[in-house]
Order: sequence, then structure tokens, then C-alpha cells
Amino acid sequence: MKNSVIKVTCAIINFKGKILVVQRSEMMSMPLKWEFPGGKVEANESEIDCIKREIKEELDIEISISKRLTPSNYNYPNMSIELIPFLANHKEGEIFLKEHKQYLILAKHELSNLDWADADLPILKEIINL
Ligand SMILES: Nc1nc2c([nH]c(=O)n2[C@@H]2O[C@H](COP(=O)(O)OP(=O)(O)OP(=O)(O)O)[C@@H](O)[C@H]2O)c(=O)[nH]1
Repeated sequence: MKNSVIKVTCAIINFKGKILVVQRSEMMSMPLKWEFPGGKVEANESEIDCIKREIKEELDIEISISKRLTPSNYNYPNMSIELIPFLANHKEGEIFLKEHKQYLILAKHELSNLDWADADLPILKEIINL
């Protein structure tokens, strides 16, 4: 399993022109790192179904997807991931965090101040240049 690439989707969710970001909890791997909400694609699941499911599970909100951005391939010491980003809009529901420590809704120029998971850095760059 060590050599297989794990597919992970994540969502860059637009809230009135700002972007929702979440911080991993102390109990998760990569504790306290910031990331875009999302998670692993399950067997026989489409990327779009995956991101909608993960957002419902993690934040209890519904989103609509507007665009797939460029995937980021990253080799962590113990695993390799393909992180697949989607631009999304908040459709309905109030945010209720099920797993993460906290969330922030930030303007684009504020994003780079956070301590991000390494795989997210190319995605961050793409978003800032959009
Ligand atoms: N959701 C999400 N995961 C990310 C991002 N960047 C990044 O490196 N990851 C990594 O991709 C994996 C996502 O899987 P997950 O969210 O389903 O994982 P998890 O915390 O349950 O995983 P684990 O318990 O296996 O570590 C995690 O190892 C996470 O650290 C990101 O922006 N969003």
C-alpha cells in the first residue's frame, strides 16, 4: 500500500467572496495544519460525489461545484496523495464542524499567512492567481 497514490478531493468554498478554510485538530494526522475541507475518494465514487459527501460529513453544509482546478501530487513520508481541488459555492446549511478544530472565512490575500498542509501550497498559489 505504501506506493499507491491516495486520491483526495478538497473544496475551496466561496462565502460571499471569501474562502472557507479549516484547521486539523490535535487528534488528526498533521495536527493543527490548515487545509481545505474534503477527504479520500471511496471505491466506485466519483470525485464530485466525494467532495459533496465529505463537505456534508465534515461541515454539515451543501455546496455546488463550479470548477475543477489543477490536482496537486505530493509525497508525504508515509503516503502519496493526489489532492484534487474544486471551486465551490455554499448552497445551504449552517456550518457545524464535525472533525476540525476551527474554521476561518478569509479573503484571498489572507490565506498565505496560515500554516498549510504541504500538498496544498500549489493549490493556494493557483487560487491566489485566479
Ligand atoms: N481534506 C484534505 N486533506 C488534505 C489536504 N491536504 C492534505 O495534505 N490532505 C491530506 O489528505 C488526507 C485526506 O484524507 P482524510 O481527510 O479523509 O483523512 P483523515 O484525516 O481521515 O486521514 P487519516 O486519518 O488517514 O490521516 C489526509 O492525510 C490529509 O492530511 C486538504 O487540503 N484537504
